[in-house]
Amino acid sequence: MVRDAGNPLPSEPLVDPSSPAAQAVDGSVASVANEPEVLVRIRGLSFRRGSRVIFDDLDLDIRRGSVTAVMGPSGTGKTTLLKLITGQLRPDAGRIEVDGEDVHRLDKSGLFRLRRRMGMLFQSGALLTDLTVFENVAYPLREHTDLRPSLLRKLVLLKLEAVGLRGARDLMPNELSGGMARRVALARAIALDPMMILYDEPFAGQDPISMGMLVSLIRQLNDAAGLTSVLVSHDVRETASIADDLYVISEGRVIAHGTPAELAADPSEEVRQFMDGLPDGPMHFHYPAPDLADDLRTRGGR
Ligand SMILES: Nc1ncnc2c1ncn2[C@@H]1O[C@H](COP(=O)(O)OP(=O)(O)OP(=O)(O)O)[C@@H](O)[C@H]1O
Repeated sequence: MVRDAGNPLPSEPLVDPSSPAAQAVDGSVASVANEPEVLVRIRGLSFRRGSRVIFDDLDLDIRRGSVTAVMGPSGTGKTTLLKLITGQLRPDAGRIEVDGEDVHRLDKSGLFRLRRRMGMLFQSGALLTDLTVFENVAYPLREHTDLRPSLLRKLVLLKLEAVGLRGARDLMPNELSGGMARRVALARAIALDPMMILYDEPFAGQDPISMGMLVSLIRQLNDAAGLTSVLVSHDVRETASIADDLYVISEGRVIAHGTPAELAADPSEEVRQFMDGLPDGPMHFHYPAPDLADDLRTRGGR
């Protein structure tokens, strides 16, 4: 029987006490006390896909230790933003600094080292289907460290305990519910004790109970392990319930930024349309297209 995550946090520390994350929690290391408050600083970011402008001179800060949510209409570039932060995409202009490092000026090994410190839970982050839950979580540790087996086992069990699935270690991915699979992916994402974790639509396709569990898990992991979390989601209510800062982006720019309470009180039409999920308003439903009448008159082509 699989133990459920009523209170998914273990009493033992989630992180290696010598890791930066542990030091940040403890606060005992002088350099940690001097760390700037902003972990991710984005300035003047511009990015196009072909002729389509995705970002146009965008500025955005992610505070160290915060859960920061990036929201906005579908196709507005939220996943793209995560890929730019992790160096999977290169901006056309502007600068992205993560923990003081200019992501797009790093050489290959610098980028590799930085990426190891960023856990990612992308929508497509499927588990390896022919490996058990335990081996899925052990995978990054085996790939990136040469820990002795007894320590590796302890770390994997602590990560699984953190997501309430220590008892499910021997199950195969096809024996898990969707919510459990997502929690295993989360345990895998924190396996290397990242400083930051990026979530792309972590609640997509979840039933309300799994969703509630994931929502509180994201907040608890963030606080217990001294993480910084960046959360891209369409689920306004759930996201607002755990976020410290919310950014709403639309048509290449930040249209609103503040705490959930500030945005809940923001009277601007764009913010209200998004926060209240209204179908009509200043934000566009249509992907940019030529005039419909012109398009229908055109012969041939697509
Ligand atoms: N590989 C790609 N090649 C060309 N265009 C792309 C590619 N990936 C995304 N796009 C385009 O970039 C824009 C932003 O996509 P992105 O996936 O970042 O949006 P999003 O805000 O995350 O959307 P959603 O909320 O629906 O997941 C979209 O117009 C999309 O069509």
